[in-house]
Amino acid sequence: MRFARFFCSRFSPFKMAKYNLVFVLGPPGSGKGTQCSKIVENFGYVHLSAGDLLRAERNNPGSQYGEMIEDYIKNGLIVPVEITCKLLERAMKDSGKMSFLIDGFPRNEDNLQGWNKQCGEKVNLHFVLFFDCSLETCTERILARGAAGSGRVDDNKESLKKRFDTYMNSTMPIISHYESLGLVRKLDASRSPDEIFKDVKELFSKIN
Ligand SMILES: Nc1ncnc2c1ncn2[C@@H]1O[C@H](COP(=O)(O)OP(=O)(O)O)[C@@H](O)[C@H]1O
Ligand SMILES: Nc1ccn([C@H]2C[C@H](O)[C@@H](COP(=O)(O)OP(=O)(O)O)O2)c(=O)n1
Ligand SMILES: [Mg+2]
Repeated sequence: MRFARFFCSRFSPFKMAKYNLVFVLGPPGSGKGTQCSKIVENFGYVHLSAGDLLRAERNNPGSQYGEMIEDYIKNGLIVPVEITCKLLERAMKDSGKMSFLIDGFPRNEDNLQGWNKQCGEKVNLHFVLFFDCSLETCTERILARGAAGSGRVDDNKESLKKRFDTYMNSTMPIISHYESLGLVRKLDASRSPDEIFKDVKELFSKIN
């Protein structure tokens, strides 16, 4: 019986299993990556950071998008969704898994529309985890990360100002959109990683 249910949910042409998803948003430096690592350790999700996937694509010598991605990232701008969505979809497929944390996406209206069009039907979005943190605190964290040798072309004052502008003007409206759908779980991300994770844990324990 269990096998039959598994077989039908996986392979039946009539009922395709959907990916389980949590979007993770918050300003640069709010701790998205840090908390995602803890969620992976404790709850077995696959962590897909849109920024990490774009940086890997930029470093791929065979990519036709390398220079373009570098330009967008340095200027704190959001890469067109066709590229990001393709990278996310490929990573989801290649993982062979069904539950994902999608970190740093969707970050603007183009991301949201493109995702809904291309992947909306294939996923079950549990909620949007929103790490709320003042830009002052985020600035301190990002500049410390740059000084400690992150090697990122955008962990500097000039790029960071542009990233914050993009966050305020383009990402906040996406968070408001999900808020109006009752899907946002907002946490105070100015606390220590362990304190934040206590709340994160509670949210993930309630899934399923
Ligand atoms: N709660 C926290 N308190 C202090 N520093 C943090 C916290 N969470 C993350 N950091 C540090 O701040 C920097 C940015 O964290 P990161 O997880 O990469 O954030 P994001 O992915 O949102 O940019 C990293 O150097 C990280 O070690
Ligand atoms: N959906 C996304 C996510 C990131 N990017 C680009 C533009 C962002 O400024 C950079 C870095 O994103 P990343 O999520 O790694 O940065 P933070 O974790 O917020 O510090 O990547 C994008 O174009 N589209
Ligand atoms: Mg990150």
